[in-house]
Amino acid sequence: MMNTVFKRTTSLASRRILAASAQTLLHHFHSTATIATAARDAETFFINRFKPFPGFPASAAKGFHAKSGPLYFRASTGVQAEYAVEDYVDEKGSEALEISNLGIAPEIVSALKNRGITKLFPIQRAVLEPAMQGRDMIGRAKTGTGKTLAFGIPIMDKIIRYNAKHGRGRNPLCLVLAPTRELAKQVEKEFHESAPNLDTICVYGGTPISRQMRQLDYGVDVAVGTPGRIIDLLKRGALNLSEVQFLVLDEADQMLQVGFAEDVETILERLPANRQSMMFSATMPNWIRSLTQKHLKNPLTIDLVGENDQKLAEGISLYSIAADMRGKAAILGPLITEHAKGGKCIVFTQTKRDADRLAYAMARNFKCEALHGDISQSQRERTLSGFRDGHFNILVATDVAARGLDIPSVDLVIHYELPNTSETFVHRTGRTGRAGRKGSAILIYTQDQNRAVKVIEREVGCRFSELPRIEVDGGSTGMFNDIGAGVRFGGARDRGYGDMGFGRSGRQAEYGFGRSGGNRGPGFGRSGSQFSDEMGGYGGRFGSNNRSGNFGGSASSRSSGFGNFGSRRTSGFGDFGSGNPGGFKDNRSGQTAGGFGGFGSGGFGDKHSGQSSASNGDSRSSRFSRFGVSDVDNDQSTGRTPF
Ligand SMILES: Nc1ncnc2c1ncn2[C@@H]1O[C@H](COP(=O)(O)OP(=O)(O)OP(=O)(O)O)[C@@H](O)[C@H]1O
Repeated sequence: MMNTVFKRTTSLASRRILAASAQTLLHHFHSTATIATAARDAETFFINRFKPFPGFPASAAKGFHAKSGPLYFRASTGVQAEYAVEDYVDEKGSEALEISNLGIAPEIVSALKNRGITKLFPIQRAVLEPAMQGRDMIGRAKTGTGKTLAFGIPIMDKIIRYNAKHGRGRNPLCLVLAPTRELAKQVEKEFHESAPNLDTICVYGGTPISRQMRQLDYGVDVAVGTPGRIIDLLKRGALNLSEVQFLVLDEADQMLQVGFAEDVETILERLPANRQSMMFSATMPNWIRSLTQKHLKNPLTIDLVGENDQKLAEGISLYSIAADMRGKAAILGPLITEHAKGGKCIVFTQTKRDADRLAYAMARNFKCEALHGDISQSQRERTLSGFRDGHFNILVATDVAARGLDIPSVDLVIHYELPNTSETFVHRTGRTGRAGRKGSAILIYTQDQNRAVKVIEREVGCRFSELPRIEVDGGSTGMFNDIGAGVRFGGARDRGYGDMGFGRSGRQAEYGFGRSGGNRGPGFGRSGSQFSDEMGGYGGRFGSNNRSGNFGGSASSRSSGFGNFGSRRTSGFGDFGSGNPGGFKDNRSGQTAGGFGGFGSGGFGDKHSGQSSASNGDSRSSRFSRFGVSDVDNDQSTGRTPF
């Protein structure tokens, strides 16, 4: 595998030394092929920066290459790579990054300029040339550093040139796959706004397929979508992928995870073998490397993150705070008031229920909405645009919002529950501090999650500043007194629902939530189906205890009792502490649903069976448990979503 890794140097002096040596080597190699071997060891390569890539007009290429030159990168066999935007700009001056100097199609240059984008970000600059050369690649750069345009600009440029030469066709030339509807929409918007003359379409579930079919019929250049709807359209013969020249897997590590991978492969089988494929993410766990071999030809790896360095975007301040299970909800208010300072805040929960409950409760004191996969698509869209536009400033979301979403001015991210994996931590946290902005993230953890916090620190290369504990006992700390900390569920605190509050991350067994079937009587146990999808793999090391083993069990036992209470905001928390043991109804289904037994019982759900399967059992899951359910958007299936 061709493997190019860029390294940030630690000081100006060392950068210069490295630049000089890189230049010498590049000089040595520049008359050879596009990529030249630069070391004895098999996997050390340099990009030859002096060879114009096909498709660029000679004059543009000249301008481009005259100004590019070595980029103060050092290639190496395997290591760290990152540089800050400022380093790059300082070293090179801004000229080499001026989009108008790079020979990019004028309509893209002017559209970007209208959006205030005149200079490339480092990942964009690093990707541009090899992408224009037609290289397959794996790109890793930190969250919010512009990966979308990194693959977008060369693809749009090439399509514009292709259309100019061959005329417009009907079938898409580019396919971008994304894991969530929101992200797919965002990517398509980025394409559309950067090349308004190209025909783009975004296909995803929860919206009428007929409209998408009609639009496809008119002809599109770029199709962006989630796997489920794409497969649906393929099956209906409405989408023809035989002319695709460019494939992108955005959030590639998620797209290649268990569950998603099957759908992705189904789609890839329909693409021409002769295509350019690119995979991007802020996280690329090791398991992905072998997997990419299957889908990429001689790929170039452009890694601006590196293994040993901090994997979060610069500008994000990290905090942690210890809390009791039952006090967690109560400290949210003070944390938000103190750290979001009236700006936007995203609170991440593990389950849709928690998202609903917290949003419901917080709405008493804050402008707040929930976002998760059980909310109708139209409401999801309204919620997100309301948040973007500042109609409310607190979004309580499951991990459906963890990846990719680019919402300006999110000042604070709160991990109300520990994420499943360090990768998820990186993505959630990356909703703030985007495009060079500052932001804060706070991780709330319970005593028994101490170790997990350390694991995150180690794996993400970060360090939390511990915030002083906020005492909630006695109901003095705020708006959640009546839930969480202050709640007494029928007085049954020593067992059953008592200590629950909102907390659901820890130790269900201790709290007496039945998890293995409907045999605990009303109001308890219902493991398996309903939550296997939404929880999908909450078996990770970051979950507290006893999570990594066999979850699930009887998939269908829905005992009566606490149903999906609160899962839509109509449910009302008032009832929550009433001691009424029976039958909080699921307002959506009209059934008395599962109860707390499902909490945390997700396991590694199998999307086909709809059950929590016994174990992950897939090497791709690496050391972490992962979301085991793929069809975030598989409209052909049950419409279940993991988040
Ligand atoms: N060259 C640029 N100059 C200014 N702003 C830019 C530039 N490139 C991208 N941006 C903006 O930066 C923001 C982040 O970009 P983008 O969403 O592509 O990041 P990302 O790396 O894909 O993040 P994530 O890993 O979270 O998906 C967007 O608002 C985008 O419009």
